[in-house]
Amino acid sequence: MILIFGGTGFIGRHTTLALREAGHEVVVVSRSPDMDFLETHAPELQAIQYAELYNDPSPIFRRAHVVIWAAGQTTPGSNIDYPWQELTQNVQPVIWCAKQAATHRSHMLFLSSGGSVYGEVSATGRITEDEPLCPVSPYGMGKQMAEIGLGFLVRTQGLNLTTLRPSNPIGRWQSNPSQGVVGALLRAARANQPFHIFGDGSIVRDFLAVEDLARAILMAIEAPEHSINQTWNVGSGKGHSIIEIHTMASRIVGYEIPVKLQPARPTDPPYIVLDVSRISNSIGWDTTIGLEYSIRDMWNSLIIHENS
Ligand SMILES: O=c1ccn([C@@H]2O[C@H](COP(=O)(O)OP(=O)(O)O[C@H]3O[C@H](CO)[C@H](O)[C@H](O)[C@H]3O)[C@@H](O)[C@H]2O)c(=O)[nH]1
Repeated sequence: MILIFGGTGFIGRHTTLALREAGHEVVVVSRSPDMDFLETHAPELQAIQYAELYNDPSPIFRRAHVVIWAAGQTTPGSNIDYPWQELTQNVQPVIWCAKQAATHRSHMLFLSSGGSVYGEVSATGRITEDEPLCPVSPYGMGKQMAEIGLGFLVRTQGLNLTTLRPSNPIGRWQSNPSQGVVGALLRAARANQPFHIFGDGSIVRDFLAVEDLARAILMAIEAPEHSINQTWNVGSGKGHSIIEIHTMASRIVGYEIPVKLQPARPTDPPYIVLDVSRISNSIGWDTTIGLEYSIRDMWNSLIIHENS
C-alpha cells in the first residue's frame, strides 16, 4: 500500500490519480481530506485525517511499503516575519513521518522544492543537485531543514529515502491564490482584473506540467533500486521569464491581460532553471507535456469550472 500525505492537494491529487491508474493501492492522509474530490475521482480510496493518524500511526504505517510526502502548509510568500513557524508547520510533521517510515522499513519519497532550496544562484545555466542550498524564503529554509532532518534519519535509522526537488509545477487544480503564477495570471484574466507582477517581470522559472511530476514520482517509487538514497531535480530544464509567461497566456486567452507592477519580493529568487540529467539518466524520466499545452489546459478547465 502507498500512503500519500497531502494526497488531495495540488500535486497530491495528480499523484494519487497516477498511482491508482498504475494499479497501486493508495491511502490518502491530509489535515482535511477533500472528500468531494475523492468522491468524484477516486471514491474507493481510504482517506485518513492527519490528527487521527498522528495518535496511532503504527497500524497504517505497518501496511505501507511506500510513503509519499506531498503535504505542505505554506508557500514562498508565507511566514516572512515568523520564519520559526516553518518548523512546526512543515519540518516537524515530515520528520515525524520519516521516523515512522524508518521504523516500518518503508520507502519514503519526499517532495522538496527545486524552485526554492537553491535560492540565489551565481550561475545562469541549469542548476544541478550539487549546487549549495541557499534559500531566500522561510518556505525554502523549511524545505532545506526537512532535507537535513531526513538525511539524519537516513544515517542513523536506515531510512530508505528518495528526495525530489521539483521546479514550478503547473496544471489543473492549482487553485491556492498564493501559489502559482500561471494560475494567478489566468484567474486575473477571467475576472477582468490586472495581473500583479512582483518586480519587473524578469524573474525566470522552470515550469513543469504537474502530470509529468506525478509520473516522476510514480517512476521513482517503482524503481527503488535506482531511487533510494538519491536526490533528484525534476523540471523542464527550460527557463521562462514572467513577462514571457504573460505574453504566452495573453495569446491563449485571446487578449493582452492588463498588468500592474508591484514591488519586488525579497523571497523570490531571480533565476531558477534545473538540470534534470540525473533523474533522466537514472530512471529514464523526461517531460512529455509542453508549457503552452499546460497553460491552455488550465485556461480551459477554469472556463469549464466556472460555467458548470
Ligand atoms: O501573482 C503573482 C504570482 C507570482 N509572481 C511571480 O512569479 C514567480 C513564480 O511564482 P510562483 O508562485 O509560481 O512560484 P515560486 O517560484 O514562488 O514557487 C515556489 O513555491 C512552490 C510552492 O508554492 C514550489 O515549491 C516551487 O518549487 C517554488 O519555485 C515569482 O517570482 C513571483 O514573484 C508574480 O509576479 N505575480
